[in-house]
Amino acid sequence: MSLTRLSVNVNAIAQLRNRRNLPWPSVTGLSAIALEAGAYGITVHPRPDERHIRRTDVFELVELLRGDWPDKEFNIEGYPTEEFLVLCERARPDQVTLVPDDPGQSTSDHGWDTVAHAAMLTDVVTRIHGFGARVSLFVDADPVAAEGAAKVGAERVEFYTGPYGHTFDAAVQSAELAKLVTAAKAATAAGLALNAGHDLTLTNLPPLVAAIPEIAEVSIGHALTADALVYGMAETVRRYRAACGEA
Ligand SMILES: CC(=O)[C@@H](O)[C@H](O)COP(=O)(O)O
Ligand SMILES: NCC(=O)COP(=O)(O)O
Repeated sequence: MSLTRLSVNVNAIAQLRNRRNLPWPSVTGLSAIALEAGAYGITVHPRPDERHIRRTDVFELVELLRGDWPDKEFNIEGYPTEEFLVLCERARPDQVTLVPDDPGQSTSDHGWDTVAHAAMLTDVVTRIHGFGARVSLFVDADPVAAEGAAKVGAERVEFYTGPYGHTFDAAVQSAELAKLVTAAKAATAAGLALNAGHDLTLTNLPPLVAAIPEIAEVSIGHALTADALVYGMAETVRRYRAACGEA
């Protein structure tokens, strides 16, 4: 049985809901189905413009998780503005994943320069630890960035798997996987636990987990939501858990 746990990112469900001033599809309703099907946790990325996850979603998910699923994890991702940190302080997630996104970015597409931002990240990590959450830093497949994450006090890195996940060129995908393996070794040597995410799918997830079995958590949203439109959320979560190698 694999160590790798699945955290379902529900951004895309919120984005579909926001098309109309109506409460469906329900972020908490589909999160509950995912948790019932064995997802280890729920991930959200409340962006400043609330294009998908709203602050209200965050607190409704806190109520669901802490009320009905106390053994499951809540992971909140975002750029550490004061507003974001206050939100996390109030929501008290199990994990905060810091992502170096500008407000206007269409999606996350790079990791932290943990050397250049060491002073700021050290302060933010300390503040997040102050309210009891674990910190994961979103980084590229770069040993230096991973080692820098350990130096600022993070417990984990989340490797940005976009370059691996969104290519359709087998040679490029193989080269990107090799970069992830190298960076994972450096991160593990630095004492970090490993997360991974972005553009992971039922197809590219098994080779990633096979190459880096020590990955503790994958957070998956876009492709998982697309698959849920075909197979339903419960069956989709079961398929992604199997792709993670979970029994
Ligand atoms: C950090 C990351 O890669 C994703 O978790 C992020 O949540 C994607 O954001 P969007 O769902 O807004 O594209
Ligand atoms: N951190 C990655 C995540 O939460 C979801 O990314 P994606 O599967 O929507 O690309």
